[in-house]
Amino acid sequence: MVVFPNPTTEQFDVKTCKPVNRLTYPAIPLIDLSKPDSKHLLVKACQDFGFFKVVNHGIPMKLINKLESEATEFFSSPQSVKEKAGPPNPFGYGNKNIGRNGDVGWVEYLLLNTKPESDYNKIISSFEEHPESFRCVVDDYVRAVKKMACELLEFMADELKLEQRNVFSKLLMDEQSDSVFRLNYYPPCPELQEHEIKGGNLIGFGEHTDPQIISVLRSNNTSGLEISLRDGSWMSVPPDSESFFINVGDSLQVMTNGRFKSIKHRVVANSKKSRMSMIYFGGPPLNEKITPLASLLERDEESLYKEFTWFEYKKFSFNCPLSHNRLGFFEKISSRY
Ligand SMILES: C=C1C[C@]23C[C@@]1(O)CC[C@H]2[C@@]12CC[C@H](O)[C@@](C)(C(=O)O1)[C@H]2[C@@H]3C(=O)O
Ligand SMILES: O=C(O)CCC(=O)C(=O)O
Ligand SMILES: [Fe+2]
Repeated sequence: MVVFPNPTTEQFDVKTCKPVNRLTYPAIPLIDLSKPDSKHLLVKACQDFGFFKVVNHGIPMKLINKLESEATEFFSSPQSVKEKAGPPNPFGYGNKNIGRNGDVGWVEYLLLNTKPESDYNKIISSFEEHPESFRCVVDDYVRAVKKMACELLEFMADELKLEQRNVFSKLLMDEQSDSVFRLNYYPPCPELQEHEIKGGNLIGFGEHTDPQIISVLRSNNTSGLEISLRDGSWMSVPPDSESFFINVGDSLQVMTNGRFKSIKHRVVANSKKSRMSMIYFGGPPLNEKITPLASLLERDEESLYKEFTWFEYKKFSFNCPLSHNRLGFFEKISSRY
């Protein structure tokens, strides 16, 4: 078991879930979709953080809970059953190994392609006797979070005063949109307790940025998700099973020529409770050119990035380890570290 010392993570009081030292950490931007000022706040959040929490989103808890219970049933099945849906290539069931470049984490997952013609039905049929209910709930859930992601992207376009309010959302709505859906299950790790006392961490999902346009994450009430702040410290995100957390992805950072930030994040394992997360990664069609929107460039402002298609970015990304600064490779003036 690899345990990392982690002196810079914010600590939360286990009873109140409030940060022990409130002064040193910023609050996570909160976007209330029922409030009129949400557009302004969400653009500010994308610029300052690349991360925010959404409440009053209108997605029924019944649907969310149904998917969580189907997923719980899947991850509680015998290993031999789960392995029928693996190994991930890149889609399917995976255990500890993430991607194909040697990354490991304390996590099991199911990665599904959301394209209509994808083989995701085949993956589900491989382990479920009655795959219809799992497939239906995944379809309904993905449809609902995709709609919310598009709404958020249209609010961003409005607030950025872009002529076409669907300039980002049309990429997710495109039939060829290369979006994926992931269920992550982090089992509790009892051996971790002694390391936690000494201030150590076990990595559930190593640090990375998400390559797509936007990620919509929902988890149960177990903590673990951490975001990287500008000073390089890690801040633990208090879980909230009734809300969604949104990440700006690398592609949206490029399309806004660096105004929006694609945030580095990771998940640390928990000694007592399991964590379940479900994430929709909204991506563009493979042949889409990922380039800053001309209307966002001010006079004499140049693109910070070389030209590339989503296919090229994906091909490069998926050959990189998780923590690699992938966008650095496409920057005109490289900031690679
Ligand atoms: C190590 C890797 C896993 C990943 C592909 C990659 O080579 C680098 C990006 C990783 C990531 C992070 C966000 C999503 O979870 C994911 C599905 C994605 O699109 O990029 C994963 C990839 C994966 O697990 O295959
Ligand atoms: O499981 C989580 O909470 C986050 C996982 C994640 O960042 C990812 O799958 O890309
Ligand atoms: Fe991620």
